[in-house]
Amino acid sequence: MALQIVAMPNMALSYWRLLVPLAITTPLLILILIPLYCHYSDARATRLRYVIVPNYIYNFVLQKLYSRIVLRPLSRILPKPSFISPRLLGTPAWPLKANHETFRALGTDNFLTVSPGGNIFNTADAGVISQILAQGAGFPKAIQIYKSIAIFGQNVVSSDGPTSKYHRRLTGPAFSEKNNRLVWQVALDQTQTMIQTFRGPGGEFQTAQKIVSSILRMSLEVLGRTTLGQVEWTPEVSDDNPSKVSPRAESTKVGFVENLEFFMANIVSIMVAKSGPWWVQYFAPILLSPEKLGPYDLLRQHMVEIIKAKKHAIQSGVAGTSTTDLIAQLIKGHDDEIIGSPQPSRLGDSELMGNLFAFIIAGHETSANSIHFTLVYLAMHPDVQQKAQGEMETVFQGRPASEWEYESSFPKLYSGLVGAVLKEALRLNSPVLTIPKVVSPTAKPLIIEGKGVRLAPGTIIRLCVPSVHRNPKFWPQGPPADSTKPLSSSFNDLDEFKPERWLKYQAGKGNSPTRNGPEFGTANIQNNSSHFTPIQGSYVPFSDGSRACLGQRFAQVEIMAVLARIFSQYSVELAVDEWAEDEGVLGMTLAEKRMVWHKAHEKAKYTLQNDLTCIITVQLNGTSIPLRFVEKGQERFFDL
Ligand code: HEM
Repeated sequence: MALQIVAMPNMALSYWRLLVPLAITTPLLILILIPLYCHYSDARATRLRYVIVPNYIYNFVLQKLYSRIVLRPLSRILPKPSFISPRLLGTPAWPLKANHETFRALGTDNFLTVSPGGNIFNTADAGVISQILAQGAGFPKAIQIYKSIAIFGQNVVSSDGPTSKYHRRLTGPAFSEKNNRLVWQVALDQTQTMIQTFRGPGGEFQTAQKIVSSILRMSLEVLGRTTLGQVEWTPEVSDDNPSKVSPRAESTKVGFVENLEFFMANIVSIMVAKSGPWWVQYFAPILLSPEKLGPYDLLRQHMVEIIKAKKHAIQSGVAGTSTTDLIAQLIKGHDDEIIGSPQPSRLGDSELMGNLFAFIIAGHETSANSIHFTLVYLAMHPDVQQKAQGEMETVFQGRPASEWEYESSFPKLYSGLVGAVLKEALRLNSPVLTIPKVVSPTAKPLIIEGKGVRLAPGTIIRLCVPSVHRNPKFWPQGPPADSTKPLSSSFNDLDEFKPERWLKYQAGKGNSPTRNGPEFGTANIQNNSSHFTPIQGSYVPFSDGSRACLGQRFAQVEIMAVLARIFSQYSVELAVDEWAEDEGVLGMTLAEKRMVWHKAHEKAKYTLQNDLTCIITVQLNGTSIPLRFVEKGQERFFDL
C-alpha cells in the first residue's frame, strides 16, 4: 500500500515526461516536418536546384512575425547573408537585394525554394518566362497573393478566369488613343504645376526633399483627370465645371490626397488587418491603433462619394458614359438603370469599389516611382541628361508646350534617347518586383535548360523581374565602369544606368521582337525598330500575355510628357546641401565642385543599392535622394 502511494506520483511524472515531448513534436510534425518533407520530395522530383528556407514568404502574417521575431534580431548580430543563404531567400524582397547574383551563385536561372508552407519556383530565364506568360490558362495569376489588393472588393488585378476577363473587357476601352492624347496634355500641365512647388518664396528653386510625394500627387492628378473621367482630387479648381468630380467629403474633413497618403503610410497594417486570416481580422482592431486602420474607412467613404458624384453627373446629363471614362464604365457595368438593359454579368457593389481602388493604386504609384527613379538616374548622369535635352530641342524646335502634339511628339521621343532612358530606368528599377503565377493542373511541362519539367500543381512561380533584367545571357553588356568596384560581382555593366545600350545594339541582330501587352488602343503607335529589342521574356516591366499591364501605354505617354516638360526648360541635379551651402557652391573651384558632387553621387549610388524596398511597388525605404531643379543654363555641376 505504502509502495503504491509512492509510485503514483512517479507514474504521473512519467506520463508528463511522455506527454510534453509528444505535445511539442506532434504539431511540429504535422505543421512543419511532414509538409516540409512532402515539398522536399516534390522539389527533388523536378531535378531542379532547390534551397530549403525557413518560411513561406506568401503567408503574410507568419512572414511578418518571422521577420520581426527572428530576422530582425538575427540581422543585428549575424554578418550579411550570402546571396544563396536561406536567411535571404526566406525574405520576399530577395530579388531586389540580389538582382541576378543568387542565380549566378547557384549556377542556374531556375531554382525552387522549399519550405513547410510550400514550394516557390523562381526564374530569371527569358525562355521559361515567355513559356509561362504564353500559357495563360496553364500558369494563371496567383490570385491568393493579391488578397491584399482586394480589401475593398474583387477587381481586375486580384481576380482570375471569367471575372478578370469581364473586368478587363469593361475597363480596357478606357485606355484608348483618345485617352492617351489627354494623358499627354494633362501630364504636361500637371508637371509644370508640380515644378512650381519646388520654388521658394522668392521664386528660386529649393532642394526638393520630398520629391516622391510631389510626384505621387502629380501622377494621381493625371490619372484622375484622364482615365478616371475628370476626378480632381484638389477641390478648389473644379468649381468652374460641374461635370468634374471633386472628392472633398464634408463628412470626412480630410482631402482625398492626404487621406490616400495616410492610407499608403499604413498600408501594411491595413492589409494584414483586412486580408489576413479570420483571427487576425478579429484581433486587429484591438491590437492596432485607430490611426493605423482609420484611413481604410476614410478611403472607402471617399470612394463612395466619388462614385455617387459620378452617378449623379451621368443621371443629370452633365457627364456622359464615354468609354474612355473608367468610373463611368464601372458604373455602367454595375448599374442597369444607366445602361438601360441588364448585363449578363454585372459588377457587384464591392467589385465597383474594388476596381476603383485597384486602378488608383496600379495607376499612380507605378508611374510615380518610375518617374522618380528616372529623375534620379538623370541627375546622376548629367551627360545623358544633356543629350536628352538636345534631342528634345530637335523634337520641339523651341515651340511652347501648348503646341506639342501628342501624335507627332510622343513617337519621336519614345523612339529616341528619351525613350531609351525610360526603358533603362525600368530595366534597373521596375516598380513591380516579381510577377507571381501558379501552376494549374492543366499546365504543360516547361522546357527548362533543354529538359521537360513538370512542376507540382499549386506551386507558386515568381518571375524575378530585376534578375532577368540583369541576366548577362540576354543583354548586351560591356565591362563595369570601375572594374575594381563593380556594382555586382559579375563584372559586367548590367547594374549600371546606360540608356545607350538600347540605341547601340540595333534590333534584328539575333533578337526576336517582344509581344506587346495592352489589348486596346495602341494600334497606330509605332514601336520604333531602332531600339534594341530584347528577346521575348527577358524584359517584362509590364509583364506580357493575357494579363499584361492595362496601363502600359498610359504610363509610357505620361512619363514621356513629364520628362519632356521638365527637361525642355529645366535641368535636375543631385542636391549637395549635406556638404555645402548654396553660396558656398557658387564660390567653389572646379575641383571643389567635383569633390562635393562626387560625394552626392556616391551617396545616391549607395542609397539605390541598399535602401530599396517593395511595398506593393519598388521604392526607397524611408529615405530620399534630394534633387534640385534649376533653369536650363543655370546648372552648377554640368561642367565637371
Ligand atoms: C511604369 C508604370 C507601370 C508599370 C511598370 C506597370 C507594371 C505592371 C505589371 C508588371 C503588371 C502585371 C502584374 C502582375 O501580373 O502581377 C501590371 C498590371 C496592371 N497594371 Fe500596370 N504598370 C504601370 C502603370 C500602370 C498604369 C498607369 C495603370 C492604369 C492607369 C496600370 C494598370 C494595371 C492594371 C489594371 C493591371 C492588372 C492587369 C490584369 O491583371 O489583368 N498600370 N502592371
